[in-house]
Amino acid sequence: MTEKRPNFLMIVNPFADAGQAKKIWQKIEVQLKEAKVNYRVEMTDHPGNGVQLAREFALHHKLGENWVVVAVGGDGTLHEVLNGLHLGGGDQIPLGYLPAGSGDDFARGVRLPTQPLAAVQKFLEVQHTTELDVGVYKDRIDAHETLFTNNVGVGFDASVVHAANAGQKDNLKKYHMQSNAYVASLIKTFFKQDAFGLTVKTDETERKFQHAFLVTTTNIKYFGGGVPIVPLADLHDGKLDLVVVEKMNAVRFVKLFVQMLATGNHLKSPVVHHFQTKQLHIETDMPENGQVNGENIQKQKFDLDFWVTQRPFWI
Ligand SMILES: Nc1ncnc2c1ncn2[C@@H]1O[C@H](COP(=O)(O)OP(=O)(O)OP(=O)(O)O)[C@@H](O)[C@H]1O
Repeated sequence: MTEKRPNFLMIVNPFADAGQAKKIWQKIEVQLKEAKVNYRVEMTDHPGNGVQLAREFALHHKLGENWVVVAVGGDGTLHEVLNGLHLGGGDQIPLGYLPAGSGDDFARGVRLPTQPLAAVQKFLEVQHTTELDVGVYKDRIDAHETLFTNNVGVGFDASVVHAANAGQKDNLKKYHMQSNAYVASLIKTFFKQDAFGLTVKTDETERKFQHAFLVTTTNIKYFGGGVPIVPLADLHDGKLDLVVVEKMNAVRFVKLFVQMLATGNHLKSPVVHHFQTKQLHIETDMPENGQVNGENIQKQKFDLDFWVTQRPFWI
């Protein structure tokens, strides 16, 4: 990227963090103006609008025009903007991110401050693009291709996301990890989520699981708003990490969860299977809930191919 500071298109989701993002954006704007940043703003006005706005922009801006598209919101907003750029042929347009959501796993994963104003300070110091890994999955059933910065979950974590997003719709408030509502939802979902059959094919191996429970393919260390599922996940290694957790009793599950939060040693447990691979295929034997970057994927029988690509980021 040139040494001249680029122009920025800010795609802001005012609804992120249960509506707090609107106020956060007003504060961010003060800092951008003080720093004399050239930017233009588009506010999303409905779910999915981030895809449309980014796609539209990419269709009309070719490489070399010195623009960066910045997602302002949570992991869901980042996901929409990433895929909108992709759909508009803008995979080489640098993607920036200002965290203003509730979970902010990507920000944690790339060590951006999750405190929005500190994140703007860091943003203003960026001078060049950085290539980072981005995951891609393609559905063998409908041939649809989706990019992801964070993770794709099938089974338990996806069911937790579905419950949290339903809660957000009802109360305009997403569960936070520390909240009683989150813990209550986790317990309820644990008992509702049955084991399922799963086939996994990586670069090196093929495995069948009769009692899969949580199946997460991740590009970064965190999922679920700061839970370190793969402590050593690396955004530069050209690989994805897959974690398969088998169904276990509730006491053992709580112990495993605590272990995951406290030590990261959960990957050594005999009921946890960790794969690192450039390419991956997963197939479930029955319909399951899915999630990508904390957004619902409709319950379905999954038959997915995964691989990794790289794209420029402005972070
Ligand atoms: N104007 C809008 N009104 C309602 N929903 C919107 C609007 N714009 C975007 N959305 C939706 O808001 C949802 C949540 O956004 P996002 O994930 O960015 O925030 P979050 O859930 O608070 O953060 P995180 O995913 O980091 O926990 C997304 O599904 C997005 O489609």
